[in-house]
Amino acid sequence: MATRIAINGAAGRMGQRLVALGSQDKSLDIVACFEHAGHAKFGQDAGVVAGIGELGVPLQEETDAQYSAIIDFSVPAGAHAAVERAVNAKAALVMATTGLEEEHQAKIREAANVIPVVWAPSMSTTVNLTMKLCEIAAEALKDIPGGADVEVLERHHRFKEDSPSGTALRFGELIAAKMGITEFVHGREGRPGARPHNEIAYHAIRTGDNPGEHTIIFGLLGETIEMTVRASNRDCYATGALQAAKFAAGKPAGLYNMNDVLGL
Ligand SMILES: NC(=O)c1ccc[n+]([C@@H]2O[C@H](COP(=O)([O-])OP(=O)(O)OC[C@H]3O[C@@H](n4cnc5c(N)ncnc54)[C@H](O)[C@@H]3O)[C@@H](O)[C@H]2O)c1
Ligand SMILES: O=C(O)C1=N[C@H](C(=O)O)CCC1
Repeated sequence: MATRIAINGAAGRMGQRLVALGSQDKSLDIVACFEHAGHAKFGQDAGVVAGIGELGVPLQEETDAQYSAIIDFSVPAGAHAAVERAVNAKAALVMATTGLEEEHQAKIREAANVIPVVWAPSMSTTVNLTMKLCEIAAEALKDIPGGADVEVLERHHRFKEDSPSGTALRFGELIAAKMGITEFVHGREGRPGARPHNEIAYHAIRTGDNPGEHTIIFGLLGETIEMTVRASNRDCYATGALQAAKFAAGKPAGLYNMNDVLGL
């Protein structure tokens, strides 16, 4: 039987790709498409808004439809609403929104006591694989003579509201945990002095319509290793999130990540 899903932020850049790809997947049934009532296309058919023709599901704030998973790609207030919707519906939650404040993050952790939650800053297979590769590099380089300097560069479209990306922050956290790094900086200016090793620096670039690109640099004295992972469109995130919804629907309550979904 098809997994019945709801999409939160359904008229957004990601929401539209979820509607388009989810509607093609025979193992899924999109039964609700939530949007902010102030959105210019609120009330219109979600399929028409996504450019795939009539889906029979309007952009709405409330539904009587039963669903077993809700996928959220929205904004912090929308993510908060998605947590409440998931808990009230006893449905699984796939949380993809980034740039959440600590209070929103605490709500997600609390929800995971009662429903299954997949929470990841990137639903992309190659990004999550690159995180694994960076952990291997960090472990191997943590005690290298002369030290290894870690910098995380990310590029995204001009419309992105949070910075640095949630993915960049996760790369930093994972590497820091392996290397015992405790300091984080965002760009540099003026005369900060020689670079300490106990630091990871983030650099956020915003241009055009870039759907997402991360480069992680491990700079040694005499040699450098860089890992780059790059999306050419948003479908890698949407397919990962749809896979996560299928994975999580009906699972025991708890906090899961994309490694669980992808078996990495
Ligand atoms: N985890 C991942 O793989 C991944 C990938 C891409 C984007 N993202 C994140 O997803 C989020 C959305 O990205 P986007 O590019 O689609 O943004 P977007 O601005 O195009 O879409 C967000 C949508 O949420 C809607 N919204 C606002 N308030 C809402 C509410 N209360 N309830 C329901 N919907 C509401 C907006 O009207 C908009 O349509 C961002 O935080 C982004 O960083 C995560
Ligand atoms: O387009 C965005 O916004 C993206 N946000 C995520 C992040 O902040 O890590 C993932 C990539 C796309």
